[in-house]
Amino acid sequence: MKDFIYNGQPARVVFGRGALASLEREIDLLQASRALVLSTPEQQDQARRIADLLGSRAAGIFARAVMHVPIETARQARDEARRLGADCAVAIGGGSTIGLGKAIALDSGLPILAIPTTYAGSEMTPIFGITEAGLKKTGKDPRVLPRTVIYDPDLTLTLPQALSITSGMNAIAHAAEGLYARDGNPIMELMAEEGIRALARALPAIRRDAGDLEARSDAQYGAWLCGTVLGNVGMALHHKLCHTLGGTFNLPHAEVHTIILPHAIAFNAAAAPDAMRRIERALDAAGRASAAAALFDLARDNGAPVALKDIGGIAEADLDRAADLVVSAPYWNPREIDAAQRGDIHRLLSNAYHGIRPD
Ligand SMILES: NC(=O)C1=CN([C@@H]2O[C@H](COP(=O)(O)OP(=O)(O)OC[C@H]3O[C@@H](n4cnc5c(N)ncnc54)[C@H](O)[C@@H]3O)[C@@H](O)[C@H]2O)C=CC1
Ligand SMILES: O=C(O)/C=C\C(=O)CC(=O)O
Repeated sequence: MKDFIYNGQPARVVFGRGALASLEREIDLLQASRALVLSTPEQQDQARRIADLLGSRAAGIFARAVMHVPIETARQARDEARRLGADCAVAIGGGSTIGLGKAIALDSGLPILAIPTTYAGSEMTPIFGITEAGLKKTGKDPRVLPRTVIYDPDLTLTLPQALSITSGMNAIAHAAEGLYARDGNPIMELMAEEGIRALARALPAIRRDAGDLEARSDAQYGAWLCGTVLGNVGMALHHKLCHTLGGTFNLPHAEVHTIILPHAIAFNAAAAPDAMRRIERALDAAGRASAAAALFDLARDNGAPVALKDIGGIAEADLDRAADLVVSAPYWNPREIDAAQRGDIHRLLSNAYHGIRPD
């Protein structure tokens, strides 16, 4: 057993079908009485339902969250929170809405109660991202970690099937990289392996029937575990590639994670054999397929995109720039990344562009 530091991060989790019914009690436990409810425009009906449940404890609704938290939206939401005298933010939605809550908390220290409806995992992390002048900056601050998280699988039934699969792969990516993190520890490894296992079980069932509540519940459980891993240990090449492609070419977050993951894992396989064994075990692929190939199959067999060329927004010629950006400011990675690796990174991107299954 290697030496490690485990730094538990406080968050109260209420999990299960019908968990939303505990909302009032949870707001009381936060000693809040004027909640600002946040959502995207697409989820404003759900935001209204939350405000109705809160009754006099709802100060207002701000239903303008968008992907990657543009600074202008963050400023409007912060102004609205001040104007209404809000004493907490209730974020119902995916990473975009929870990210907006984090932008408010960063400025004001308001506690966040998160009600996640995708599998991206932001609700379990102290990581925030804000986009200014086309550049997304991320950072860590304990003030933005949601204080309470309500996971109610009923609320994920409306998550479109395609996004359910890619969002699940986004969650798996956090766990896969957590398994070879430089600052990893045995507790996170347990969570990562179990998170991958739960999602690998859930995604084919959701693909068969988007209304399968048992599978929706499994997927949220997996997302919780994988999000916890993201919030506790450092991410590596895969997340660097996705942040570069998402930030520079504005590609859709969950799809990019889905397409890149098998290739990043193949790139790191020889440098992280224990992580590969755990991923293969969690995917029930041991002795049958490599971790990278099994991740590719999980995405492809459940109808997710596996080629960058199929999602648009990036041309093959753009891969040169992406490879330059990745090697010029790499994240720590189990296989060292420097200028000498540029050719291999370009090859990785080219394989992802064409959707070639890694062996
Ligand atoms: N700070 C962190 O720790 C993390 C941040 N993120 C950030 O979150 C963003 C992506 O978040 P995602 O959750 O992938 O997508 P999202 O929050 O952008 O949601 C995508 C779309 O799906 C809709 N949607 C979500 N749940 C739904 C439901 N149950 N029913 C119907 N529609 C629903 C949303 O309203 C939106 O239109 C990116 O900006 C990413 O960088 C993602 C993971 C972790
Ligand atoms: O970019 C952010 O907002 C912060 C982290 C993530 O998006 C994690 C991820 O790539 O899924």
